[in-house]
Amino acid sequence: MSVSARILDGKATAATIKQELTERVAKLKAAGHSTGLGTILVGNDPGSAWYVGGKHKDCAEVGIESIRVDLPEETTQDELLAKVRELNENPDCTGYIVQLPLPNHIDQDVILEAMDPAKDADGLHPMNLGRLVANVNRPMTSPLPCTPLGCVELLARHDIDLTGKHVLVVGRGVTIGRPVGLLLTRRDVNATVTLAHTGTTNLDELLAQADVVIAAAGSAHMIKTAKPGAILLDVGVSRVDGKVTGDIDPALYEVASWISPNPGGVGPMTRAMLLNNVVEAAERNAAN
Ligand SMILES: Nc1nc(=O)c2c([nH]1)NC[C@@H]1CN(c3ccc(C(=O)N[C@@H](CCC(=O)O)C(=O)O)cc3)C=[N+]21
Repeated sequence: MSVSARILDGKATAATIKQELTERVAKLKAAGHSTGLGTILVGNDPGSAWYVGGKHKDCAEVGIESIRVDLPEETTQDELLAKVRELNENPDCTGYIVQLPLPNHIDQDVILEAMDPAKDADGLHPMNLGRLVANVNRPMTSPLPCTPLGCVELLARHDIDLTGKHVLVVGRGVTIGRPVGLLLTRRDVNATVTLAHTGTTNLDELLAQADVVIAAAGSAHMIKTAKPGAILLDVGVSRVDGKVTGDIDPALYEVASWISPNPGGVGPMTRAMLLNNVVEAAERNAAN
């Protein structure tokens, strides 16, 4: 008899979080504080345009105003910097994101560093990443990267305790792989973390030992083995024949105890955490 993994339902969890945020936005509004998310999109990538559209739809659902800036592919770095400074100064914009990836002629790091760290809704400004490195123990008072937050929140809301668990992160990208380990090793989560990447030579050995796997490599179905009863988060996104495909081989549904599917797992949680970052920034503004 085969037993199937239980589902870490990101879509349903994100809906609950959005419900909670709706109340917080209404409370801010009643006290005279508006909440607004800005997005900057450069170029015509259909995937990126779809993601940005989704963020504006989410905002409308929870009562957050949104400001959309769409720029042509040929936009120069200086023109983009001017837009970034505009949103830094715009009082209607509580937080904003610059949709990644940017065209090759623009230096992503220069753009991220030009953002006001207090308005960095993605938590990717080096000051905010630095605060995550520096702060092991105290509550965070600065924005954190949305996908790592989404992973931790998805587990917490299914009452999965990571204390003492061995978490294997696969992938070393700046948006997920690198920051998620910093979040998981804070004292309030207390996991033990291994970071694997394309230079790792014993991935299957590590997978056989891991209690939890966060698969964020972006390589379709590359995770083909797991410890029986492991908890698997399928974060990586590839498109195979036009279909969203995760990093985790579907055969592992018969091995794991819990799986976050893709789509329907960490993706919707990422969007909910972006809204959460904007609302928290608005609440911090209101308190000052
Ligand atoms: N500055 C910046 N911030 C980002 O947060 C950011 C970015 N750039 N660039 C691209 C990635 C990708 N990303 C996703 C968000 C939601 C889903 C999502 O909700 N997906 C749905 C549907 C997927 C589908 O059907 O296409 C799901 O997983 O169920 C996926 C991927 C945010 N990113």
